[in-house]
Amino acid sequence: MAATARVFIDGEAGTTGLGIRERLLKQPGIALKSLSGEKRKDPAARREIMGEVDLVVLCLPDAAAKESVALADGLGNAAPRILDASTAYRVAPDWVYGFAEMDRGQAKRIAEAKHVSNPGCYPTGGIALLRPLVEAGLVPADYPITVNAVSGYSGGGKAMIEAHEQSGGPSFELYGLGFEHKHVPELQQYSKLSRRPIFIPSVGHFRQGMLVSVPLHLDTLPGKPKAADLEAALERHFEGAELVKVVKTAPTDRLEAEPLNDTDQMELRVYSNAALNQALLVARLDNLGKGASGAAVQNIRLMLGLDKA
Ligand SMILES: NC(=O)C1=CN([C@@H]2O[C@H](COP(=O)(O)OP(=O)(O)OC[C@H]3O[C@@H](n4cnc5c(N)ncnc54)[C@H](OP(=O)(O)O)[C@@H]3O)[C@@H](O)[C@H]2O)C=CC1
Ligand SMILES: CC(=O)N[C@@H](CCC(=O)OP(=O)(O)O)C(=O)O
Repeated sequence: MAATARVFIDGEAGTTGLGIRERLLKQPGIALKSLSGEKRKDPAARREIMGEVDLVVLCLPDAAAKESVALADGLGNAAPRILDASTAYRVAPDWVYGFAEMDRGQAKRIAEAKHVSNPGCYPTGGIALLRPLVEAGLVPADYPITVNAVSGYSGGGKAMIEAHEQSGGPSFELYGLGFEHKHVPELQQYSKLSRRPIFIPSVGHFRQGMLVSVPLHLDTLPGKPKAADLEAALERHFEGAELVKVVKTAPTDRLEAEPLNDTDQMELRVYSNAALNQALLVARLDNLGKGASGAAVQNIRLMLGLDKA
């Protein structure tokens, strides 16, 4: 890789693109290339700039992201590497899933990949909570999992931000009530669940911040594990991870969605009542941080060799 790596963000004017741009401007070793306002949606101009960079970051709706991948890959030997923030390639077999802490080898796979997909915000929380427990045999792959989540309205991009900031937006609403939210495939696949989880997201009238929670009846799990066993498995899995921490809980806690805003951190918690055999796993993150732009910058640094895999 050249001393200064050249990066083009396709979709730089959007919510995720702007977040990535702001973070990359502070990073030595990266030179950002941009298209001016009237050219930013012009396929010929995008193709030309893609041929001049080492890495293209796609922050576009799915259909436009697919179009950009075709433009970039069409450059043959001059084709840049791609990090895609959309949902288009998250379970595609020839793409690497950009959740570096997902397992021990993932950062290296990201560092070496030609095509990396940045995870969805909700699956980042859900996979972090579930995959270590499934791998440890504490939660069976076919267990009937339910994931509930609440996000700030910036998760819905420019349109939802405008709706909330100009018209007041609803104070709180459930959605995904057809059980087919676009995040379910990646949530299921990378959590290693053989049974499709129920996933019900919601959005509140606050800009950013997210809670993802998974309720569990401990006495229905094999070996009837204690909450401490679940917590220990999460601690083992994320030992040494700078951006993912397991946090101790107290039954009197109240858990807000916003305290990690403007950070790239994610916190995992296990709440429980031993007498009732009930537990709740919760991930807290900034949907625009570890849930989007923060994870993207982590992947960009790995792909460009600026961080050790
Ligand atoms: N918001 C979030 O929390 C997260 C979003 N994502 C994903 O990132 C992607 C972008 O989302 P987000 O930033 O929220 O969306 P936004 O709507 O905020 O931004 C999308 C940007 O893409 C531009 N755009 C649309 N079509 C084209 C095109 N054909 N060519 C060039 N540019 C185009 C838009 O232009 P214009 O400004 O003219 O509308 C806009 O600037 C989506 O795939 C989303 O799923 C991923 C993780 C989290
Ligand atoms: C509140 C809200 O609308 N959130 C978005 C998800 C945002 C996100 O991070 O997902 P992607 O990375 O897949 O865009 C949604 O549910 O579609």
